[in-house]
Amino acid sequence: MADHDRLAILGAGVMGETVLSGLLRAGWDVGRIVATDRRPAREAELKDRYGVRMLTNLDAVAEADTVLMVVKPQDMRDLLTEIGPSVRPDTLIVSLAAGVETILIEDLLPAGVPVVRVMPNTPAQVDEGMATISAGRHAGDDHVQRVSAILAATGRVLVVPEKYQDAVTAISGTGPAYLFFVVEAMIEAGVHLGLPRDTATELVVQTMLGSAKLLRETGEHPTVLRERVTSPGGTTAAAIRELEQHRVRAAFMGAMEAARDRSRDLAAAARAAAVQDHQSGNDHGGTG
Ligand SMILES: NC(=O)C1=CN([C@@H]2O[C@H](COP(=O)(O)OP(=O)(O)OC[C@H]3O[C@@H](n4cnc5c(N)ncnc54)[C@H](O)[C@@H]3O)[C@@H](O)[C@H]2O)C=CC1
Ligand SMILES: O=C(O)[C@@H]1CCC=N1
Repeated sequence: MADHDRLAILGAGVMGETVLSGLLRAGWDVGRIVATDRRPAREAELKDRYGVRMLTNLDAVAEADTVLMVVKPQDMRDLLTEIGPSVRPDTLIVSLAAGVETILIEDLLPAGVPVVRVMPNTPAQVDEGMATISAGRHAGDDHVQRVSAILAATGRVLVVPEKYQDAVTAISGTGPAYLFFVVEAMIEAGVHLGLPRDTATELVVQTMLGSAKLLRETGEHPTVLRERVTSPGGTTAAAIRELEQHRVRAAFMGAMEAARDRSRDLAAAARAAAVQDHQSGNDHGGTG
C-alpha cells in the first residue's frame, strides 16, 4: 500500500479496533485512517484513545482508497445499501465478516468495484494474528497485495480460495475461543486440585504460550511433541486416557463443524435476503 493511501474502517467494535490499533503500532500515521461507528459513545472512546478521526460512513468512504467493513454479518447488507451508491469504481472494498460472500457484496456495489474477503482473528491485538484473504471477481493481485500489507501489520497472512473461508472461520477465526475455553477448564482443574487461582492461572497461561512456541519453533508434529511428554505408565498417559474416554477429539471436530455450518448459514441468510429484495423490487441499485 502506498504511503499516501487512505483507509476507512467502518464499524469500530472489537475487530475494527484490533486492526486500527495494529496499524498504529506498526507505524501508520493516524492521519491516513478514518473510522466510523453507529454508537456515539464508541466513537468518542476511539477518538480519545487513538486520536483517529470518526466520520459518518459516507464521509469515510469518500475519503478512502481502501474501505474495511467490520460490522456483524447481519449488519452488512444495511451498510452496503448505505454506502454502495457512493463507492468509486477504484475504491477497494474489504469485508472482514464471517460468512458473507464476495459475490453478494459485489451485487450491492457499482459494477466492477474490487472486493476482497478477509477472516482475521483477535490475537492480532498482540501482533500474532492469523488472517486469510480471498479475492472477489473484480479484485486483482495488486488489491490482494494491498490487503495483505494491511493485515501483515498484525500477524500472519495467507491467501486462500474463497471456498475455504467457512472452514477457516471455524479454525482460526473462531479458534482463539476454543483455546481460551481449554485454558479456563485447566485453571478450574488446578483450583479443583487445590492450587491457588493465581498460581493455576500462571501455570496454565505459560504452558499454553510455551507449547505454542515449541510447535512454531521446532516445526515438529504435535503428536511427536505430545509423545515426548507421555512417559510409559506415567501421568500424561493417565490424563490422555480420560480425554479419549470423554471423546474430546470428537467434540473438537463437532465444534468446528458447527462453526463452519454457522458460517454457511450466515451466507445463506444473506443470499435469501438478496433474493427477497430482488423479488420485492427493492433493488439497491448495485450492478456489480
Ligand atoms: N471478534 C472476532 O474475533 C472476529 C470477528 N470477525 C468479524 O468481524 C465483524 C465484527 O465483529 P466484532 O468486531 O466482533 O463485532 P462488534 O459488535 O464488536 O463490532 C461491530 C461494530 O460495528 C458497529 N456498527 C454496526 N453497524 C454499523 C453501521 N451501519 N455503521 C457503522 N458502525 C456500525 C457496531 O456499533 C459495533 O461497534 C463481524 O462480521 C465478525 O464476523 C471476524 C473474525 C474474528
Ligand atoms: O463468532 C463469530 O461469529 C466471529 C467470527 C469469527 C470469530 N468471531
